[in-house]
Amino acid sequence: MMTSVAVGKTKSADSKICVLGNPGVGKSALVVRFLTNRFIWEYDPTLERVYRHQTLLDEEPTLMEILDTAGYDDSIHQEGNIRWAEGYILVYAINDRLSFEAVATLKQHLDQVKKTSVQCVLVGNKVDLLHERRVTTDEGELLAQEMACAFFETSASDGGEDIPELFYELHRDIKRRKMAECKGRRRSSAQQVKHVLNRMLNKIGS
Ligand SMILES: Nc1nc2c(ncn2[C@@H]2O[C@H](COP(=O)(O)OP(=O)(O)OP(=O)(O)O)[C@@H](O)[C@H]2O)c(=O)[nH]1
Repeated sequence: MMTSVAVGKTKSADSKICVLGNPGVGKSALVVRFLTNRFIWEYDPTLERVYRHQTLLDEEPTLMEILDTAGYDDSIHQEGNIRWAEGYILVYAINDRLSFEAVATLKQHLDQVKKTSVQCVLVGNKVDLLHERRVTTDEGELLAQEMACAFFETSASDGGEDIPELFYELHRDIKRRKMAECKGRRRSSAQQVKHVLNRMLNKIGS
């Protein structure tokens, strides 16, 4: 079963994903392609939406929330989006050098706001416009290595068969980190209990 709807809150999401990048790189087109498997030529690019996407992934019922950010620059508002999310899809267009150069700065900003090295996936969109290419595949791969994340080149307009995988890859990373953090918290609270018990036993013994 696979459904996607504009947000209406019930169960909390297993992952919260924010799609970021310069204006016009194809953020909305990627989200629309992922949710509907269609390329939509006409939609309001200024609209900002959270979508809830329910699917069976790795044999588990999965609920993802995806925030498609608008292209306007409103840093306070954008910071709220950054804090909300648990992982990021960082998009540039392969025919737009500036959008590629913006990604590294964006990643640094995300790390600063979240006070950790955030989980992300790097996406070079618009590979159908090969004749206009301004960023090589090697450059994309190198940046992804530096950011320690997965890298995809794709086209939201032209098939985009790998688009679901880039969302799912990030979802799996988010889930893995959450489980590791949860285990860490459990271990440290178990250690605290052990510590208190030891102190009590020592007091009783003395
Ligand atoms: N050729 C081509 N055009 C694309 C592709 N993806 C998006 N576009 C076009 O690029 C333009 C911008 O796409 P959007 O999806 O609105 O980009 P965005 O990043 O959401 O833009 P903002 O909301 O302004 O930040 C539109 O005209 C799309 O039709 C693609 O893969 N290939």
